[in-house]
Amino acid sequence: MSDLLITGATLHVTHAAGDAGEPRPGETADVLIRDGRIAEIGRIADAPDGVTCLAADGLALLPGFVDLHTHLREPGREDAETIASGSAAAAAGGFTAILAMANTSPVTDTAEAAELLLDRGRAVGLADVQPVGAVTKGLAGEELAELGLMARSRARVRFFSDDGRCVQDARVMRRALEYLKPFGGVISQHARDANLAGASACCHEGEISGRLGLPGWPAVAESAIVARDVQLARHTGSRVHVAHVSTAESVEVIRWAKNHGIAVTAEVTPHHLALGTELVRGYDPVFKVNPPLRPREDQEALREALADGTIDAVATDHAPHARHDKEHAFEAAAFGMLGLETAFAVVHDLMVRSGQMTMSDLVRRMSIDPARIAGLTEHGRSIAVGNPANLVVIDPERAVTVDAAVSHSLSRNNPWHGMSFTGAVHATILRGRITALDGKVHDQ
Ligand SMILES: NC(=O)N[C@@H](CC(=O)O)C(=O)O
Ligand SMILES: [Zn+2]
Ligand SMILES: [Zn+2]
Repeated sequence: MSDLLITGATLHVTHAAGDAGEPRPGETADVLIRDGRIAEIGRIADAPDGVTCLAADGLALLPGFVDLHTHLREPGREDAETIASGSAAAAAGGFTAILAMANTSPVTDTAEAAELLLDRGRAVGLADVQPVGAVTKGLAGEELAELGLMARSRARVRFFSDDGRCVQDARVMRRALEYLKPFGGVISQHARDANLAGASACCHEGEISGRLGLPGWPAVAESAIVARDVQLARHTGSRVHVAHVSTAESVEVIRWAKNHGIAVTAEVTPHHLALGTELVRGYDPVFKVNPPLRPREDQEALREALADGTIDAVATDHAPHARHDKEHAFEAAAFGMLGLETAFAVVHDLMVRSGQMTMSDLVRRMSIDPARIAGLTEHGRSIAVGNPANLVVIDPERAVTVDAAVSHSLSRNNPWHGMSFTGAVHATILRGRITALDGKVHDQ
């Protein structure tokens, strides 16, 4: 752990639960970090001996981002992404913690698998890699995975998901929710009714899918599962999280559930906020993703729900795929797109610069609330003396044009190629150590 002095930054902090005495949002100050924690905030004239200095005049200092939904492909598909390459992409994107989904090979469905992932993430050291535990063995949807053993393991798994697959069987979902309740666990559901949207369903069911002759994925295949799951959350008194919400109908169900005091939380991806179903007209598989890109009315409902807090968090669903899996005819290509390195720029431009959200809202949706949902107590904390120095420095005025060729990911399925955004990550700080500076990653 190193000592670091950040000078002249504008602090954007909202009140994270349990933190007192933090500066008001928008205050400019210097921040001294010692032994991985914030030691002093104020006017600090000179850097003490041996302390690295990071000039941040005109820049914003925020708690580091937390991604509830990252696919690292290790173990099993290290040609598409490794823990090291995915952690580097996370650091470059301003993330200090990522939740690594369980759909690897083998699946993260045992305590050993979760601990292995945790240890490898620590050895890389570019972001805290928190393993997500599978809900069912092998993601097969039948037998429960080692939920209790994973929860009690060194990995302290609290966030469980069969993502890539939906837990179809309501009885299995109910039992998993009951089992996790004493641990304060939560299930992140990939909401897709397999009878309404099967494996071949590859774009939003509507006018465009009809014209292109592609098998459609109707909105109701998502909202029907969300409706079922909020009822199961109510019945069990346990917690459900809705992964990658993509439709206005799902938003309505979540809003209703929250109004009824049901323990449901939800995330939305930058691509579902910003990209519409019309992009699939060119049959470019880079725009093929689960759930599919939706029409404008859905995008608008998602933005509104993120702004008003019905949707708690932005999550990337960073889903790297090797060229030989992605570059096929649309129907045959793999589902998924990259997201870690572009998430902040997209959300900042689309939601903050447009005036729909404040920077403090962005901090809540990209750091404080995802950390709270995942139970990560060292992340998403306000910028206050004594707190862990997991931070990100943002240049809100810098314009960036995305180039798919430039990435720390091993994959290139980047749907944002050629698009321009205002807002960039300047530096990422994990326990006082700079992990990324202007897109360059700093190994330990
Ligand atoms: N989002 C995707 O299209 N793909 C994800 C799985 C998932 O999130 O459903 C993947 O693992 O590739
Ligand atoms: Zn999914
Ligand atoms: Zn996913």
